[in-house]
Amino acid sequence: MTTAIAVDGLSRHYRDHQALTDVSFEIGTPCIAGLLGRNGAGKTTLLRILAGQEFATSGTVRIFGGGPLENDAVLRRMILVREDQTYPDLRVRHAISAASLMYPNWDVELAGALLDTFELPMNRPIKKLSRGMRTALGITVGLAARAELTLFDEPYSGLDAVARTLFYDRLLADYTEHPRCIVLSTHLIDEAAELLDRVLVIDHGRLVLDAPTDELRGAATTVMGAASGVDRFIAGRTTLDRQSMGTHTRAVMVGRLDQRDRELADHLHLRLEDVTLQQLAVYAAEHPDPSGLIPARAS
Ligand SMILES: Nc1ncnc2c1ncn2[C@@H]1O[C@H](COP(=O)(O)OP(=O)(O)OP(=O)(O)O)[C@@H](O)[C@H]1O
Repeated sequence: MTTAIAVDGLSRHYRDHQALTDVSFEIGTPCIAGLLGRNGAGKTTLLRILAGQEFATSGTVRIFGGGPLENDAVLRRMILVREDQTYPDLRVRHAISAASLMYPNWDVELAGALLDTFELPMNRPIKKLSRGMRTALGITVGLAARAELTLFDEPYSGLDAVARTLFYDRLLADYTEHPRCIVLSTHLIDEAAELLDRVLVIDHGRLVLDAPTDELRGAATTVMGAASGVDRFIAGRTTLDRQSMGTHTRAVMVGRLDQRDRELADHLHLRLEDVTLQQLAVYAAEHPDPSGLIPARAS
């Protein structure tokens, strides 16, 4: 697998704020990676540095082996689509034709199909598009550019559920035909979970979780039932959370379950539920390095 992104010891300090601290990871291609984190966690800062639009205070970034800053050879191979993308005073068709000239792998047919799918009016000034339509234009450009590295910074704002589903479907269909490296920063992790090969969670500027999605499925379980049964079941295990209401207890434990665990749960009349990726991302932020049981920094 070729390395698309290699980040080592990356930090970004603003005058009064440390936005990123010692972030290191590598992403190979092809891959669809999810970049998750709360508001202000540092996702946009990271994506902008990857795209050569911002300086790092320290550390290194390599995109396909080269530094992205003012490096045309690297920048031609990538696109960053931002939620707050500003467009000059253009109509939709102008933005599309400008993008078609800018990106060497531009797919005219895909662009046309996406414009139809999202019902984007070619002649309308971009400033007069609704918020969701502007987002759809960003998605259209981002997908049709078919850049070897595609960075989407929260490409959802203003999109309704139908349009988001269309986005996931089109992204997956195009990725299947043209595998490449796509990084999606998102808050809607469970919605995008099926797409993601890899999950990276940033919290307060630090990478707190980095793992293949498959490894995270079933990595933690919610156990529910009578307090005595739950406590017996989770004894000796790492727990991320435990809450009781009356005699009912709900605990979240780390570690995969085997057949014997399931039989014991049955015997104790406990209900088991896999922790979703969204919940896992929250726990990872609250419990940095929970005994290494939630994998951090997979390569
Ligand atoms: N130019 C800047 N000057 C000072 N602080 C900045 C600057 N840019 C970003 N920050 C701060 O760095 C932190 C990370 O911001 P960033 O936009 O990367 O977060 P984010 O994870 O993308 O957040 P959101 O999900 O809300 O978009 C925030 O506290 C933000 O206020």
